[in-house]
Amino acid sequence: MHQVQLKVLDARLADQLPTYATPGSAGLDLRAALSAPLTLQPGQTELIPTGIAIHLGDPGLAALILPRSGLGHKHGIVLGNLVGLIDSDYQGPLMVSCWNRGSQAFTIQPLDRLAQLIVVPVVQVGFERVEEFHATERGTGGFGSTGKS
Ligand SMILES: O=c1ccn([C@H]2C[C@H](O)[C@@H](COP(=O)(O)OP(=O)(O)OP(=O)(O)O)O2)c(=O)[nH]1
Ligand SMILES: [Mg+2]
Repeated sequence: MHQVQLKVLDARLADQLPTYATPGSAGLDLRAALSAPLTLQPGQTELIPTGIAIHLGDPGLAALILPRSGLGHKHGIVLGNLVGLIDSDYQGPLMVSCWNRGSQAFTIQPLDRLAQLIVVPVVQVGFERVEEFHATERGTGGFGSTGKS
């Protein structure tokens, strides 16, 4: 298992660090480091601190912040940026942009689990500029081009 440096920015998180809920989990739940309940009205978006910072420290890694499926599906609580991308050199507080895309107000309680973090491999690329690509079966077809007769 990779080891990733983590700073506790809010002491309440010290004994609630992100963990994998089951041996096969991909996601680590992130909590809302709020000092008081926060009600998001329909359509409202707020930036919520998680009380922690991580430093991946390896350009071959990134972290993604994703919605929790229960909150997103049942309550419309998703991410204002749809997906959060955490760069490997980022050392600041992990923040969650929380968007109530639903039609009911929703209250987030302090330390609620409100999103999840996954760490993924990344390949950084350089660009070799060319005038023509080698031909492929797909070529420039996209956006539903396959399966048409
Ligand atoms: O949901 C998020 C998304 C980003 N970040 C942090 C980590 C990331 O490395 C940094 C920058 O994010 P991004 O590159 O997506 O934002 P930007 O608008 O391009 O800002 P920048 O100019 O700082 O790169 O902000 C978060 O804490 N939460
Ligand atoms: Mg950026």
